[in-house]
Amino acid sequence: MAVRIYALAKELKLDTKELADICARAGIPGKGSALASLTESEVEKVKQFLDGGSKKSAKQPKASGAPPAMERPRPAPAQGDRIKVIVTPKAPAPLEAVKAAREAKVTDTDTDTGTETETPAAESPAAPAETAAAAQSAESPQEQPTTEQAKQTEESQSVTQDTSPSPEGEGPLAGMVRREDYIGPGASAEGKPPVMGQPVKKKPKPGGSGGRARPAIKLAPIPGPSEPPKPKPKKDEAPAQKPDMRLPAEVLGGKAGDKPLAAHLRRAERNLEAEKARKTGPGFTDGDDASKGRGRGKGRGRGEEDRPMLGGREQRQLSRRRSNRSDDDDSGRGRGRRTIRRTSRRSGASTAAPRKERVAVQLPCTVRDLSEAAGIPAMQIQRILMQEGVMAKINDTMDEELTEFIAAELGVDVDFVQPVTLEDQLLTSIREAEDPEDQLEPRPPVITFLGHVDHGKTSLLDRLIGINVVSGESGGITQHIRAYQIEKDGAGISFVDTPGHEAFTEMRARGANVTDIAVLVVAADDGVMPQTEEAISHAKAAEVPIVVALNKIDIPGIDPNKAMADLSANGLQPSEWGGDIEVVKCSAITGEGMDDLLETLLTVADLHEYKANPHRSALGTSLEAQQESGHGVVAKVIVENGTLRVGDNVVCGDSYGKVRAMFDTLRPELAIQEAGPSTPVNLLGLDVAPAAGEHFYVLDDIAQARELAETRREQTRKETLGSTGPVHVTLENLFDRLEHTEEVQTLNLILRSDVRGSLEAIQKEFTKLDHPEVKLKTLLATVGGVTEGDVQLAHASDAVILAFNVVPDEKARQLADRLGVQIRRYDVIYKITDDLKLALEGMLRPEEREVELGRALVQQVFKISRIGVVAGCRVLAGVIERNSRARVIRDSTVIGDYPIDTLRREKDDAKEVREGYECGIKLSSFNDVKEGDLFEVYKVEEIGRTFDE
Ligand SMILES: Nc1nc2c(ncn2[C@@H]2O[C@H](COP(=O)(O)OP(=O)(O)OP(=O)(O)O)[C@@H](O)[C@H]2O)c(=O)[nH]1
Repeated sequence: MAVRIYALAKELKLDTKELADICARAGIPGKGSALASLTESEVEKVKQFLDGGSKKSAKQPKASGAPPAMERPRPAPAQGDRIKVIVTPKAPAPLEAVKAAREAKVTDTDTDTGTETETPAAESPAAPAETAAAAQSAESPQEQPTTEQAKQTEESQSVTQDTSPSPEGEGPLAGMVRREDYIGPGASAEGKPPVMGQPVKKKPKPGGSGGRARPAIKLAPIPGPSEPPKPKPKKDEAPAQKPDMRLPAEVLGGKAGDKPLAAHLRRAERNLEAEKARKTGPGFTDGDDASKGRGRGKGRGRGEEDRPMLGGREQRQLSRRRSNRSDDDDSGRGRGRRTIRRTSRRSGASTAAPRKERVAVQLPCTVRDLSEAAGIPAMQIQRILMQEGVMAKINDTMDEELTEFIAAELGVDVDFVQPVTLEDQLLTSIREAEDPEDQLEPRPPVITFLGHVDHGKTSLLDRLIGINVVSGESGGITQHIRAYQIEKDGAGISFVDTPGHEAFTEMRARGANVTDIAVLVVAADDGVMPQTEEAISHAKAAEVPIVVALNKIDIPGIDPNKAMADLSANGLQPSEWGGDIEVVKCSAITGEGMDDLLETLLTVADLHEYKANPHRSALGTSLEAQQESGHGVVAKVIVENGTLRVGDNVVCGDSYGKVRAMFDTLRPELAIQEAGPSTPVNLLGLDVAPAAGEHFYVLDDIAQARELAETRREQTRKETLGSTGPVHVTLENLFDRLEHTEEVQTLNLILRSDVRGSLEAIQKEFTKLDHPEVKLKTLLATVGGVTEGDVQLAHASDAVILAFNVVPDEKARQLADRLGVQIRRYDVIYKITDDLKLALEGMLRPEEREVELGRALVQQVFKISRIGVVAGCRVLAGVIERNSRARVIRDSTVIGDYPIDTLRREKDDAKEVREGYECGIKLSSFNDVKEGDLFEVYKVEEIGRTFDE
């Protein structure tokens, strides 16, 4: 039965270590541990050794016939026990030892026999003890001796046998480790280098100090129970751990990032973060950061088991990184830094406001305006525009239609607001100011004469005010608005005479707007005529009382009842017929009924108690204006409220100025300093002639008046430019030129007049000549005489100059003669109309003309049962109209020409679809539409022969 060393030491009252030493000396190696077991025979051997240990050598065989004093009966070995063959080699040379190990014969003892086979050292070839132990370990894992134990045995035996003094062993270098110590024969035999970082065991030199009795100082340390036997490394095992040794920085990272160790470091770091990402789930963004290798602050929270197989410096680097990120995460500093970066990126990417679903913008709207209003990057808007073929800069403006389109593309509702203009700032308060009741005073009525041409308006007014204007008018037709104020029985009455010709309808309507009472002049011999009816409608629209002057009752044979019947038919029931319209029978020639007419007008005025506030700044209306030599611009204005004074700063339409002087309209030489409510005056001081009907206001500051006027001019200029279209050569205007070259179908005109009102009247006449197949184009219409500039413009444009009541100056006349430009002079408007009509009719020729409308690109094709093929298009340019035709272009070739059958915008039928919008187009009798087809849409215009056809 086996007995442990410590148990036997206790039994023998020995120290465990001392017993182990005794075992070694007794020839029982490998018993350095207190837990080592001894067989009964070994115990017996130890006891025998102890009995005569001090007297006999341990190597001396025991005499079989003389049992030791303390010898106990040796039990038979149990079955299964192995009996080791102890080989006691002589100290071999290293090379010889290797050879001996290869040739060593290890004999197992058959436990069944219970016999012990012992190979005497003399008979056994010299073999290293460790080789024998290794051979034994394959069969006896329980008690296999380690290499160290074998070395111990060898050493102890060597010490026993070799007692010769060793100068090295006792010299000053005896305890130092030398190269030979760890690349000795034992190591060579195993083919393995010594393991760095582990204690180096000194191998005894051949022929060691065998002469010493207890060379314990030379013994290798006995492996403790905590040290497991070191297994022999195998090929598939993990390599030994690296020593903690200092490595150069370039190996670990930096520029030498491609070094194996650095690469390994990165791989390990990625593995760490990937592992953490896996554990924390997909929403964990830090893992992404780590995978991108953005330096420190990664991979926190891993257990020790997750650490990569890194050693030394690499491990410390990772630890520091994890620690840094740990600090970031724990303290929030890391998040703080990331937040700042994000904030920085956001602030750098866009300064737009948060996105809105509904925005309000002013027109014209720039890309920047819409971007800032909607909180959408301008680049996004520009991208949409680019897709539509518009390369827009951020400050480029968009019209209402395009802005709506972009907003729709962005999913934003847009409202258009009117900008707060300078006019709003300055004039709104003036317009909306209410006059205090105590400042209101009675004012003269403003009475306007309306009616058909030649019915006697001017004659009646002349009769009332006691002058004769009719005889001075060209052709007896009123060309200008007149306004006079007279006194009757201490009360003032203001009269406005409007031109009776129909071309002045618009001016007449303006006259009615400033009118308190309308006098409808009807010639008793003519009755109600077309222009009479028109005057009635304007008077009614102005919601002013109407008094009918039934004129020319002096003409013999007239029937006043017929005229009254006509009036009744037009809604003006005479009072003598039971209605509420006063009809005064009168004659401008004989003066009959004139007092009655005046009395009626004053009575009506009294009934209405017209009042105004003369204590405020003036505001009123410009009736007409003209350029007069020696005076500059003379504007006939009527004050509606307040008092206009010389020196006031006035803005009127796009003109402005300080009131330089005012003159009475009835007596033009009479200057007046101030004009109260309802007073007409001729005003001097405006820079340009204002248009008829423009309102004037008095402002505190002349600079404000100038700025407002200039703003209005700029606006007018833009509107004019916008309406004139392109000026450069296109197919469109080239076609016009060709037309002009062959047979002039567009007649360019330059119009000059003495007053602005005449210009408007003449242009109104032009609209009557406006025929779909004929163009009548006014290049210039302005007040004043014909100049050299006008002639040059006419020469460049093949235009005719129409001079109404004005003449060309001498230089202009000479230049026109030299260039062949025609200047036609007129003093009666209808003469202009007649001449133009004849000229245009002479140009006409029957033909058809195509007018290009727009282009649409087929983006998608829909086949709808019972309807056919509908092309989903986007309008690239111009406009697509429903009643037009389309040329189908495929691969730059016209493959057909078909009428447009249906045109739809979304689900609704559309009359037209403009540029930038999508629409559905179905062509008549053509279903082979394909994506990418281009529709060139046009319409055919037919030119008639005459205006009367
Ligand atoms: N017999 C007669 N003739 C009149 C009377 N009133 C005007 N006339 C004549 O009618 C013609 C036209 O008179 P106007 O006063 O110019 O008529 P009007 O309505 O002002 O005409 P326009 O200025 O063209 O709008 C003139 O020849 C007048 O002499 C009248 O009461 N009796």
